[in-house]
Amino acid sequence: MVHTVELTRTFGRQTSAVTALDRVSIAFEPGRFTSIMGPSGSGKSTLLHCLAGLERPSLGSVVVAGTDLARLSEARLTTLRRDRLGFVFQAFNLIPTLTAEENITLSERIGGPRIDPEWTSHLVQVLGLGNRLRHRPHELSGGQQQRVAIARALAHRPAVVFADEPTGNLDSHTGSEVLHFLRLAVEQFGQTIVMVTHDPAAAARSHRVVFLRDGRVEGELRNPSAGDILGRLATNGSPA
Ligand SMILES: Nc1ncnc2c1ncn2[C@@H]1O[C@H](COP(=O)(O)OP(=O)(O)OP(=O)(O)O)[C@@H](O)[C@H]1O
Repeated sequence: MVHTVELTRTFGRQTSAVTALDRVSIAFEPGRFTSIMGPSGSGKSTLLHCLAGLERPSLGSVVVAGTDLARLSEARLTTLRRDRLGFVFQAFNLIPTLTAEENITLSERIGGPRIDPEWTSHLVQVLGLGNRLRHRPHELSGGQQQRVAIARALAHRPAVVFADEPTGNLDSHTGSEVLHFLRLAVEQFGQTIVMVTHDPAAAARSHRVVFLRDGRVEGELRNPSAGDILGRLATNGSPA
């Protein structure tokens, strides 16, 4: 579904060059929830941005749903992001002038494929947003806004959802609820999710945790507890 081959991303030139990702080859399994962790500056955001076609590799490749992103023009990349990918951000990133319902169907509104109304009704019901659909983002709590963002990310049945610190702006109870829904999307709808997080409790909700250090994959844990993750971070470097 999503994999990289010798993915390398450098910033700057010559003496001031920084290698944010250093020959990373990794596959993200379909229908699985994977977290990416690692110290500050280890390359997590750069990896997520390369996987999502927001950043171009310097060397190597990123393949999403059978397409090598490096071969796509900017216009085709934008279309692929709209039609095949879903995003959940720390800052929710809802459009403030649109209602929750309009935000959920955003990809269709900006020219993407038709969204199945039965599917969105189901999502709205599962996410408990039924009586919030006519509200604008500023009329919603943080948790409600993130649930709208999750519905928006799932509405067009993307090949993969990328989540960037999705609980970073939420208290632990609300954050836990949001993680519950992400996990549910994987368990019930077979969604593939890749999430960057600093939070061991959040990463423990995923099937697999991949650890980065200095732009390289340093190891991984399968179905770890938060304690396993903390232990790993304590041995190999503090969480950022
Ligand atoms: N646009 C850029 N220009 C120059 N250097 C950059 C740029 N983006 C990232 N870097 C550098 O690449 C390295 C990896 O950064 P990245 O943001 O991917 O790390 P991260 O693990 O996400 O860090 P954090 O947890 O602090 O968000 C860092 O050394 C960073 O300074």
